[in-house]
Amino acid sequence: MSSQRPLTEVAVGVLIAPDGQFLLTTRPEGKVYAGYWEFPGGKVEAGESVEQALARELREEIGIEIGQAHPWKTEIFDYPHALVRLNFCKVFDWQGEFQMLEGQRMAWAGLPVRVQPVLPGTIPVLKWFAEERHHAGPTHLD
Ligand SMILES: Nc1nc2c([nH]c(=O)n2[C@H]2C[C@H](O)[C@@H](COP(=O)(O)OP(=O)(O)OP(=O)(O)O)O2)c(=O)[nH]1
Repeated sequence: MSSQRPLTEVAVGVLIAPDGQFLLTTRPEGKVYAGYWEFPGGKVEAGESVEQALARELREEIGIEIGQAHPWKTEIFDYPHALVRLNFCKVFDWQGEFQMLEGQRMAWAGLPVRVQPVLPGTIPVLKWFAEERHHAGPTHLD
């Protein structure tokens, strides 16, 4: 018998710099998958849109104010701890200095991503980047 699992909506920001590099941050201590590299973001709260949640999460976690969020793709991911729908948004403009307010690390990355380990739920994004950018070969190190 399968039990019904609630679907948690997550807003995820794919920040892209003018040179094409994208921002990865580590998951803070105390959260599941602590230390794994991911795209910054977090859970959508009741009454929020994905865009509103993304602006709030990036303000709270990395200290920036984002401009427009461009919805890109969604992906449902079934983790042992939760069933999540990742709502990936591309962001090209933001204001403020990056501050890792939860003690995370940050890295600007290209393909292949060299920081590790990468959170399983971020790997599809690297594949989409590889398609867009005609990148052949591995997208990240195992
Ligand atoms: N932020 C983010 N979360 C991701 C990515 N890929 C992925 O599978 N996830 C998953 C991990 C978590 O189960 C969920 C995000 O929840 P979270 O724990 O980061 O959210 P939050 O900041 O609101 O945390 P909390 O304080 O409510 O626990 O989505 C990603 O690239 N970025």
